[in-house]
Amino acid sequence: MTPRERLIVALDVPDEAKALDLAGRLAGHVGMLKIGLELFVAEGPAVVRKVKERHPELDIFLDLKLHDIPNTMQGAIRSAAKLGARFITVHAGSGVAHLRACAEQAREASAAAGHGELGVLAVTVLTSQDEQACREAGHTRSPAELVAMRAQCAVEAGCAGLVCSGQELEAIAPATPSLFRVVPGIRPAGSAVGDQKRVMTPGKAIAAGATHLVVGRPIRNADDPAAAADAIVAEIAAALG
Ligand SMILES: O=c1ccn([C@@H]2O[C@H](COP(=O)(O)O)[C@@H](O)[C@H]2O)c(=O)[nH]1
Repeated sequence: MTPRERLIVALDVPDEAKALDLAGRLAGHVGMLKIGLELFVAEGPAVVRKVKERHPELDIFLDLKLHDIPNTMQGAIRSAAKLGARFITVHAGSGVAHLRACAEQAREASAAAGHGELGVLAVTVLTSQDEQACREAGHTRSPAELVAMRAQCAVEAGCAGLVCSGQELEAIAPATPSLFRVVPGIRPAGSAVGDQKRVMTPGKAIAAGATHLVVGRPIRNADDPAAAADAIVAEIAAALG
Protein backbone atom coordinates (compact mmCIF):
# COMPACT_ATOMS: atom_id res chain seq x y z
CA MET A 1 0.00 0.00 0.00
CA THR A 2 1.36 3.44 -0.89
CA PRO A 3 1.35 6.28 1.69
CA ARG A 4 -1.42 7.99 -0.30
CA GLU A 5 -3.59 4.85 -0.27
CA ARG A 6 -3.46 4.97 3.53
CA LEU A 7 -5.14 8.37 3.71
CA ILE A 8 -8.93 8.43 3.92
CA VAL A 9 -10.71 11.79 3.86
CA ALA A 10 -14.09 12.30 5.54
CA LEU A 11 -16.56 13.98 3.15
CA ASP A 12 -18.52 15.44 6.07
CA VAL A 13 -20.38 18.04 4.03
CA PRO A 14 -24.10 18.80 3.81
CA ASP A 15 -24.83 18.13 0.14
CA GLU A 16 -23.78 16.44 -3.09
CA ALA A 17 -22.42 19.60 -4.73
CA LYS A 18 -20.00 20.22 -1.86
CA ALA A 19 -19.04 16.54 -1.78
CA LEU A 20 -18.23 16.47 -5.49
CA ASP A 21 -16.29 19.73 -5.22
CA LEU A 22 -14.15 18.41 -2.35
CA ALA A 23 -13.72 15.00 -4.04
CA GLY A 24 -12.55 16.78 -7.21
CA ARG A 25 -9.97 18.81 -5.28
CA LEU A 26 -8.66 15.72 -3.48
CA ALA A 27 -8.56 13.21 -6.36
CA GLY A 28 -4.95 12.20 -6.91
CA HIS A 29 -3.99 13.30 -3.38
CA VAL A 30 -5.80 10.75 -1.18
CA GLY A 31 -6.58 7.05 -1.25
CA MET A 32 -10.21 6.79 -0.20
CA LEU A 33 -13.26 8.94 0.49
CA LYS A 34 -15.43 8.40 3.54
CA ILE A 35 -19.14 9.11 3.35
CA GLY A 36 -20.69 9.39 6.78
CA LEU A 37 -23.98 10.24 8.39
CA GLU A 38 -24.24 13.93 7.42
CA LEU A 39 -23.90 13.38 3.68
CA PHE A 40 -25.65 9.99 3.54
CA VAL A 41 -28.71 11.20 5.46
CA ALA A 42 -28.91 14.30 3.23
CA GLU A 43 -28.40 12.67 -0.16
CA GLY A 44 -28.85 8.90 0.27
CA PRO A 45 -27.15 6.18 -1.78
CA ALA A 46 -27.30 8.33 -4.94
CA VAL A 47 -24.35 10.36 -3.69
CA VAL A 48 -22.25 7.20 -3.36
CA ARG A 49 -23.01 6.29 -6.97
CA LYS A 50 -22.26 9.85 -8.13
CA VAL A 51 -18.89 10.08 -6.35
CA LYS A 52 -17.91 6.64 -7.65
CA GLU A 53 -18.95 7.54 -11.18
CA ARG A 54 -16.79 10.72 -11.11
CA HIS A 55 -13.84 9.10 -9.31
CA PRO A 56 -13.80 5.36 -10.08
CA GLU A 57 -10.17 5.22 -8.88
CA LEU A 58 -11.16 6.16 -5.32
CA ASP A 59 -12.67 3.61 -2.95
CA ILE A 60 -15.70 4.60 -0.89
CA PHE A 61 -15.89 3.95 2.84
CA LEU A 62 -19.48 4.03 4.13
CA ASP A 63 -19.16 5.16 7.74
CA LEU A 64 -22.71 4.46 8.89
CA LYS A 65 -21.74 2.91 12.26
CA LEU A 66 -24.51 0.32 12.22
CA HIS A 67 -25.81 -0.66 15.66
CA ASP A 68 -28.97 -2.77 15.48
CA ILE A 69 -30.18 -6.35 15.56
CA PRO A 70 -28.22 -8.65 13.21
CA ASN A 71 -31.03 -9.09 10.68
CA THR A 72 -31.37 -5.32 10.22
CA MET A 73 -27.62 -4.75 9.95
CA GLN A 74 -27.34 -7.59 7.44
CA GLY A 75 -29.93 -5.86 5.24
CA ALA A 76 -27.93 -2.62 5.34
CA ILE A 77 -24.78 -4.55 4.47
CA ARG A 78 -26.43 -6.16 1.44
CA SER A 79 -27.42 -2.68 0.26
CA ALA A 80 -23.88 -1.33 0.84
CA ALA A 81 -22.41 -4.25 -1.13
CA LYS A 82 -24.65 -3.40 -4.10
CA LEU A 83 -23.29 0.19 -3.96
CA GLY A 84 -19.74 -1.12 -4.29
CA ALA A 85 -18.46 0.38 -1.01
CA ARG A 86 -15.01 -0.82 0.13
CA PHE A 87 -15.66 -0.54 3.89
CA ILE A 88 -18.65 -0.20 6.19
CA THR A 89 -18.57 0.43 9.94
CA VAL A 90 -20.48 -1.46 12.63
CA HIS A 91 -20.36 -0.71 16.36
CA ALA A 92 -18.38 -3.41 18.15
CA GLY A 93 -20.18 -2.93 21.49
CA SER A 94 -22.90 -5.42 20.59
CA GLY A 95 -20.47 -8.36 20.69
CA VAL A 96 -19.04 -11.16 18.59
CA ALA A 97 -22.30 -12.70 17.30
CA HIS A 98 -23.53 -9.38 15.89
CA LEU A 99 -20.15 -8.64 14.30
CA ARG A 100 -19.89 -12.14 12.86
CA ALA A 101 -23.35 -11.89 11.29
CA CYS A 102 -22.21 -8.66 9.59
CA ALA A 103 -18.81 -9.96 8.46
CA GLU A 104 -20.34 -13.15 7.00
CA GLN A 105 -23.07 -11.19 5.25
CA ALA A 106 -20.52 -8.77 3.78
CA ARG A 107 -18.49 -11.63 2.28
CA GLU A 108 -21.58 -13.29 0.82
CA ALA A 109 -23.17 -10.06 -0.46
CA SER A 110 -20.02 -8.69 -2.04
CA ALA A 111 -19.40 -11.97 -3.86
CA ALA A 112 -22.98 -11.78 -5.18
CA ALA A 113 -22.71 -8.09 -6.13
CA GLY A 114 -19.42 -8.60 -7.98
CA HIS A 115 -17.95 -5.22 -6.97
CA GLY A 116 -14.95 -6.43 -4.96
CA GLU A 117 -14.95 -7.14 -1.24
CA LEU A 118 -16.89 -5.02 1.24
CA GLY A 119 -14.95 -5.07 4.51
CA VAL A 120 -16.67 -4.70 7.86
CA LEU A 121 -14.79 -2.43 10.27
CA ALA A 122 -15.67 -2.74 13.96
CA VAL A 123 -15.80 0.64 15.72
CA THR A 124 -14.29 -0.09 19.14
CA VAL A 125 -14.64 3.12 21.19
CA LEU A 126 -15.36 6.45 19.48
CA THR A 127 -12.34 8.75 19.45
CA SER A 128 -14.58 11.48 20.89
CA GLN A 129 -14.96 9.44 24.12
CA ASP A 130 -12.59 9.78 27.06
CA GLU A 131 -12.59 8.01 30.45
CA GLN A 132 -15.39 10.21 31.74
CA ALA A 133 -17.62 9.62 28.70
CA CYS A 134 -17.11 5.86 29.05
CA ARG A 135 -18.02 6.04 32.77
CA GLU A 136 -21.12 8.10 31.97
CA ALA A 137 -22.11 5.47 29.39
CA GLY A 138 -22.03 2.86 32.16
CA HIS A 139 -18.67 1.25 31.45
CA THR A 140 -16.41 0.28 34.32
CA ARG A 141 -13.48 -0.27 31.95
CA SER A 142 -11.21 2.43 30.53
CA PRO A 143 -11.32 3.27 26.80
CA ALA A 144 -8.04 1.37 26.36
CA GLU A 145 -9.44 -1.77 28.03
CA LEU A 146 -12.66 -1.57 26.03
CA VAL A 147 -10.74 -1.14 22.77
CA ALA A 148 -8.60 -4.22 23.56
CA MET A 149 -11.70 -6.34 24.35
CA ARG A 150 -13.57 -5.17 21.27
CA ALA A 151 -10.53 -5.64 19.03
CA GLN A 152 -10.53 -9.27 20.17
CA CYS A 153 -14.24 -9.50 19.28
CA ALA A 154 -13.44 -8.14 15.79
CA VAL A 155 -10.77 -10.83 15.31
CA GLU A 156 -13.06 -13.64 16.52
CA ALA A 157 -15.92 -12.40 14.34
CA GLY A 158 -13.81 -12.36 11.17
CA CYS A 159 -14.09 -8.60 10.58
CA ALA A 160 -11.84 -7.02 7.96
CA GLY A 161 -10.64 -4.45 10.44
CA LEU A 162 -11.36 -2.14 13.31
CA VAL A 163 -11.54 1.55 14.12
CA CYS A 164 -9.71 2.84 17.18
CA SER A 165 -7.69 5.87 18.25
CA GLY A 166 -3.94 6.10 17.76
CA GLN A 167 -3.49 5.84 21.49
CA GLU A 168 -4.49 2.14 21.65
CA LEU A 169 -2.53 0.98 18.60
CA GLU A 170 0.63 -0.23 20.28
CA ALA A 171 -1.40 -2.38 22.67
CA ILE A 172 -3.66 -3.94 20.05
CA ALA A 173 -1.47 -4.16 16.93
CA PRO A 174 0.22 -7.47 17.94
CA ALA A 175 -3.19 -9.11 18.52
CA THR A 176 -4.65 -7.87 15.22
CA PRO A 177 -1.88 -8.55 12.67
CA SER A 178 -4.17 -9.31 9.74
CA LEU A 179 -6.80 -6.64 10.39
CA PHE A 180 -6.98 -3.15 8.93
CA ARG A 181 -6.44 -0.67 11.78
CA VAL A 182 -8.28 2.45 10.68
CA VAL A 183 -7.60 5.50 12.83
CA PRO A 184 -9.61 8.72 13.08
CA GLY A 185 -8.90 11.45 15.64
CA ILE A 186 -5.86 12.39 13.56
CA ARG A 187 -4.50 15.85 14.19
CA PRO A 188 -1.35 17.20 12.51
CA ALA A 189 0.73 19.19 15.03
CA GLY A 190 -0.94 22.53 15.78
CA SER A 191 -4.41 21.57 14.40
CA ALA A 192 -7.54 22.27 16.41
CA VAL A 193 -8.70 19.16 18.27
CA GLY A 194 -12.43 20.08 18.25
CA ASP A 195 -14.66 17.41 19.78
CA GLN A 196 -12.04 14.65 19.49
CA LYS A 197 -10.62 13.37 22.79
CA ARG A 198 -8.17 10.58 21.93
CA VAL A 199 -6.00 12.14 19.20
CA MET A 200 -2.61 11.54 17.59
CA THR A 201 -0.49 13.05 14.82
CA PRO A 202 -0.39 11.25 11.46
CA GLY A 203 3.25 10.20 11.80
CA LYS A 204 2.87 8.83 15.32
CA ALA A 205 -0.29 6.89 14.42
CA ILE A 206 1.42 5.22 11.44
CA ALA A 207 4.52 4.44 13.52
CA ALA A 208 2.26 2.88 16.18
CA GLY A 209 0.63 0.52 13.64
CA ALA A 210 -2.26 2.28 11.86
CA THR A 211 -2.90 0.88 8.38
CA HIS A 212 -5.15 3.82 7.39
CA LEU A 213 -5.74 7.31 8.76
CA VAL A 214 -9.11 9.08 8.61
CA VAL A 215 -8.85 12.85 8.42
CA GLY A 216 -11.73 15.30 8.18
CA ARG A 217 -11.52 18.89 9.41
CA PRO A 218 -7.73 19.34 9.19
CA ILE A 219 -8.04 18.77 5.42
CA ARG A 220 -11.55 20.02 4.72
CA ASN A 221 -11.08 23.33 6.55
CA ALA A 222 -7.62 24.01 5.13
CA ASP A 223 -7.22 26.88 2.65
CA ASP A 224 -5.80 24.33 0.22
CA PRO A 225 -7.22 20.86 1.03
CA ALA A 226 -5.00 19.12 -1.55
CA ALA A 227 -1.85 20.68 -0.05
CA ALA A 228 -3.01 19.68 3.47
CA ALA A 229 -3.54 16.11 2.20
CA ASP A 230 -0.10 16.10 0.54
CA ALA A 231 1.52 17.19 3.82
CA ILE A 232 -0.16 14.32 5.67
CA VAL A 233 0.86 11.83 2.97
CA ALA A 234 4.46 13.08 3.32
CA GLU A 235 4.24 12.55 7.10
CA ILE A 236 2.89 9.02 6.53
CA ALA A 237 5.75 8.28 4.10
CA ALA A 238 8.33 9.55 6.58
CA ALA A 239 6.88 7.41 9.37
CA LEU A 240 6.96 4.30 7.15
CA GLY A 241 10.64 5.02 6.50
O1 LIG B 1 -14.21 6.72 16.52
C1 LIG B 1 -14.48 7.39 15.49
C2 LIG B 1 -15.10 6.86 14.39
C3 LIG B 1 -15.32 7.64 13.29
N1 LIG B 1 -14.94 8.94 13.27
C4 LIG B 1 -15.19 9.72 12.03
O2 LIG B 1 -13.94 10.17 11.49
C5 LIG B 1 -14.05 11.49 11.02
C6 LIG B 1 -13.10 12.37 11.77
O3 LIG B 1 -13.25 13.71 11.39
P1 LIG B 1 -12.34 14.89 11.97
O4 LIG B 1 -12.97 16.10 11.36
O5 LIG B 1 -10.93 14.63 11.47
O6 LIG B 1 -12.44 14.88 13.46
C7 LIG B 1 -15.51 11.91 11.19
O7 LIG B 1 -16.16 11.65 9.97
C8 LIG B 1 -16.05 10.97 12.24
O8 LIG B 1 -17.42 10.68 12.07
C9 LIG B 1 -14.31 9.47 14.36
O9 LIG B 1 -13.93 10.66 14.38
N2 LIG B 1 -14.07 8.67 15.44
